[in-house]
Amino acid sequence: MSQQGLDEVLIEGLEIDATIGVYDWEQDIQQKLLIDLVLAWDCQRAGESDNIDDALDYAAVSQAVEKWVKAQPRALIETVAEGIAELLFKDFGVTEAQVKVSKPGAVPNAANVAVKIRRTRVDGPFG
Ligand SMILES: Nc1nc2c(c(=O)[nH]1)N=C([C@H](O)[C@@H](O)CO)CN2
Repeated sequence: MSQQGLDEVLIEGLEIDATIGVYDWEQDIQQKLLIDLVLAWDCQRAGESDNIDDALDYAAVSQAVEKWVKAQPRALIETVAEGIAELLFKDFGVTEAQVKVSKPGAVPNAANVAVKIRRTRVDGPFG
């Protein structure tokens, strides 16, 4: 995914129960979301130093994503995907992210439904 040919950190199948949906009844229940992330990150420094401070800490990212998703009810899984990308750019210094949000229980006859977005951080005038 990385356009600069850098490495990637992956988080796959992060399961989060959330208030999510466009219908009123969906705002009264919790539904399962599955989050898959592909995050551009140069892993070489961490691979050489063996120091977590040089790594993109997938545990910290997972925790932050779960906290953000659970923080408030939302209608669309698109909103969840965009918000996660923003969080990764703002709080973790990620510059490119692929975010897939699945809602596996949403359509009875479908194994899964999902959106997948790819975003690149656009820095402001002061970086
Ligand atoms: N593109 C989307 N389509 C739909 C969404 C969504 O979040 N994105 N959500 C719904 C309902 O909430 C559905 O999951 C209830 O079964 C319908 N379509």
